[in-house]
This record gives sequence, C-alpha cells and structure tokens, in this order.
Amino acid sequence: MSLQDIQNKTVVVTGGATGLGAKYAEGFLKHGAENVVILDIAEDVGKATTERLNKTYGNRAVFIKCDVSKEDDIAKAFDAVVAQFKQIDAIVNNAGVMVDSAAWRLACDVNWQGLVSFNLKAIKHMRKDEGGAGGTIINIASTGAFSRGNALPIYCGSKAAVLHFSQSLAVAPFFENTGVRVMVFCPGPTDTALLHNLGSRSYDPKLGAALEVDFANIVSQKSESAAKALIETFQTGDPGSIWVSQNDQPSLNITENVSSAFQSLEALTY
Ligand SMILES: NC(=O)C1=CN([C@@H]2O[C@H](COP(=O)(O)OP(=O)(O)OC[C@H]3O[C@@H](n4cnc5c(N)ncnc54)[C@H](O)[C@@H]3O)[C@@H](O)[C@H]2O)C=CC1
Ligand SMILES: CCCCCC(=O)/C=C/[C@H]1C=CC(=O)[C@@H]1CCCCCCC(=O)O
Repeated sequence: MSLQDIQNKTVVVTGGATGLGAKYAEGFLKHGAENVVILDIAEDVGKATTERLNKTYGNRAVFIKCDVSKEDDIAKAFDAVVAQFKQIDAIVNNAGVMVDSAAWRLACDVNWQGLVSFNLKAIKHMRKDEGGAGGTIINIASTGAFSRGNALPIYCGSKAAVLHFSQSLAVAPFFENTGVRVMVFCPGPTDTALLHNLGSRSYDPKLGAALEVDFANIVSQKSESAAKALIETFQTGDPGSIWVSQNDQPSLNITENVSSAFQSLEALTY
C-alpha cells in the first residue's frame, strides 16, 4: 500500500479521552490531520484532553460525549460528526474495558457490540459503491485475542471477536468494492489505567490474584510507543492487515501468521 497521508483527514477516535486513545488522537494531530474527533463516555476528562490538544496543535480537536455501549449514543454521535465535518476519513475503534467480573456484559457491549455498530455506520458512510469517498477503519483488538488467558476469558473473547469480525469483513472483494480499508491493531501490555488493579478484573478472584502476580513480571510498553505504531499501521497497512504493538517495537505485521492459522482450521471444515 502506498503511504497513506494523514494531512487534511478527519479522524474519529472512540475512547480517546484518556489512555491509548488520547495518544492516538495526538498522533493524528501531530501528523497533520485536519480534524480529530474524540468520542468518550468520560466527558470532563475528554473536554480537558481536547482543550490540551487544541492548545498544542491549533483548534483541530473536538470532543463529543458518547457511551459506546449504547446504540442511541453511537447513532447520535456518528450523525453529529457527519453533520459537522461531512466526511469521515478514518475511525479508530479503541474504546474498551476489562471487566470480566460482575460488569462483564459491559465488556461485551463496549468492546464488541459498540465496535460492530461503529463499523457498520462507517462502512455505510465511506463506501465508494454507494457514493462515499472510501476510508480507513482500525479496530483495536489485543494480544489477548490470541492469548488463551484463563483469568480474562470474556475480555479475551471480545478481542478475538474483534479480530475475526474484522478479518471476515475484509475478505476480498470488500476493499475493491467499497474502498474501505479495515485493519486490526493488537496492542500488548501497555502502561495505562486499563492495567491497574488487574486482580479485581477476573470473574474468578483466585485467577485474578494469579494474573496480578503474573503481571508483576511483565514490562508494559509506553503508550507513546503504541501510538507511534498505530500511525505506522495507518500509513502503511494493507486492507485486511493485522498488526501487533508490543515491547516498544515498531508495528509488527502478523497478517500471514493469522491467515495461515485460520487456513489450517478452515481446511478441517470444508
Ligand atoms: N493497555 C493495554 O495493555 C492494552 C489495551 N488494549 C485495548 O486498547 C484500548 C484502549 O485501552 P487503554 O487506553 O489501555 O484503556 P483505558 O482504560 O486507559 O482507556 C479506555 C478509554 O475508553 C473509554 N471508555 C470506556 N468505556 C467507554 C464507553 N462505554 N463509551 C465510550 N468510551 C468508553 C474510557 O473513558 C477511556 O478514555 C482498549 O480497547 C483496550 O482493550 C489492548 C491491549 C493492551
Ligand atoms: C502471562 C499473563 C500476562 C498477563 C498480564 C498481561 O500481560 C495482560 C495484558 C493484557 C492487558 C490488556 C490486554 O489486552 C492484554 C492482553 C491480555 C493477555 C491475556 C490475559 C492473560 C490472562 O487472562 O491470564
């Protein structure tokens, strides 16, 4: 894929108020995006992040409150972005929670169903075969999508769903027909609030305690490294490609690894 330009693009980042999403938003502004729209449930911190980014990069960031676990919120937010900016060139579906404990349905609503809803709205908006201008969708999964972690099966399952949904969606001739480039970005452990209090996140307190012990030996990467890798993915990624960001390394293309794994499984079925 030729280097995809970020200049003059309108980019939406869900969950962009804090953590990795805020770093992604900043990365797009740093690379010349004309507009960055931060959607997040956290209104106060979202407005503060937007204000900070506007002071640094000129008034090119806006905040719209949106709870991605709620379809009404998603629809209103998406329509508001289109009404204000007319064309969305890229969306990073980043909002996510790790709550395998009592609030596990929230994880399914945010990490999976909300992401699907944004994908379907973005495709309808972007697809060239229905009057759109094409565009890019980056779905944020996780290394947990292919790590069979026993402490976080709901979280890891939601991320595996994101991975498989995205690669199923992107099967040719999707890009040829629509001009919509769908990619998957899988961070590994990264230093954000998501990884705080890991012991309380599991459905099973004993497994949660073990996870916290395991994690004590893991060196998380810096969120800035993941943001740099995401921008690399946007600029160079092919339609349907799958990427990993871990250990402060450049974005790693694992498309062939995933594809061959699924090909060996598909060979068993038909
Ligand atoms: N930090 C890590 O080690 C890794 C993170 N990821 C994924 O990256 C994404 C971002 O994670 P982090 O920045 O680390 O987490 P974080 O917890 O620091 O930030 C998550 C952001 O999503 C927002 N959010 C949560 N629920 C929402 C909702 N219902 N509606 C709208 N926004 C909502 C939060 O307000 C927050 O701004 C998540 O999808 C996560 O699963 C994947 C692999 C590793
Ligand atoms: C050897 C287990 C290490 C677990 C600690 C860790 O690295 C967690 C990382 C997760 C944080 C957000 C993510 O998406 C990462 C992927 C989850 C990895 C699998 C979960 C491990 C488990 O459930 O036991």
